[in-house]
Amino acid sequence: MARIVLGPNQYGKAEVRLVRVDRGSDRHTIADLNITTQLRGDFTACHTEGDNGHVVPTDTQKNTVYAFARDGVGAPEDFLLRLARHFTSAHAWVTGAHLSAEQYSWQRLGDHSFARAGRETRTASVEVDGESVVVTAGLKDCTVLKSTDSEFHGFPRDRYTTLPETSDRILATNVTAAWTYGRDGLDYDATYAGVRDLLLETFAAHHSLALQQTIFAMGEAVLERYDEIESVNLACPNKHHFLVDLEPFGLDNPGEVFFAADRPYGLIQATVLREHG
Ligand SMILES: O=c1[nH]c(=O)c2[nH]c(=O)[nH]c2[nH]1
Repeated sequence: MARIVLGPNQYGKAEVRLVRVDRGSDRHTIADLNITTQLRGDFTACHTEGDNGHVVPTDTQKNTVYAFARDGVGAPEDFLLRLARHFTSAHAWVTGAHLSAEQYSWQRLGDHSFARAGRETRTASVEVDGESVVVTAGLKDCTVLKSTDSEFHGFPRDRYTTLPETSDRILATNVTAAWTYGRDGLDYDATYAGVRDLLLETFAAHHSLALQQTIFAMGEAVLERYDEIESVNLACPNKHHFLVDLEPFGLDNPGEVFFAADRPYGLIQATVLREHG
């Protein structure tokens, strides 16, 4: 009989909610994050024998997040890199880590008052495996819509196909994007803002023949402008808007009144990357 062994494993504290107020002047700034730590390494004895000699408690991992925030947070990517370096250098058996963050933005109302700004949630992650470090940045929950400039036709039809072809429809989605940096020492805040704006500008300007084509155009635009980015992963639900039949009420509907369905939705995902060699 085959021996039963421990496979890949990781552990840490999920969703450490951190708010840091910078009181350097009367005009405060805030950083609002949700951080998840996952350590990788030699934890076999814990799983198979209950020997916790290698287990840095998840409570300690959470405390480390708060203690490191005392020195400032900065860009989420830089904060995660600091934490990852600490966890993997403090304990010989911790050989890797996957740290991730969501960052919520606040719009200033006054010197020390803010309103939550809801357009998108910024994301960041750092993956360390021995000497290898991969930094990924991104965004999620960014809902966008264009009321025309979107077509969908030319698809195969079989006995189950009822979808009409269209040369003018609403295209709406909730963008989740994650891009991977090919080098370090970057201004992560500035690059984030630039990539986010470029993704949205491309969505707006692109004449879409399919959400797949729009997604590719968005990723391609980012790779063309930012040579420090190696790949862009996009996941976009197709938030269907169906034209309502107003004929029973003696009314026409020239593309004006829609039923916004919430489910099911198409889910379109793609990675756009550079081909090396
Ligand atoms: O942009 C689209 N891509 C699809 O794959 C698809 N499938 C579908 O029913 N509508 C759409 N729209």
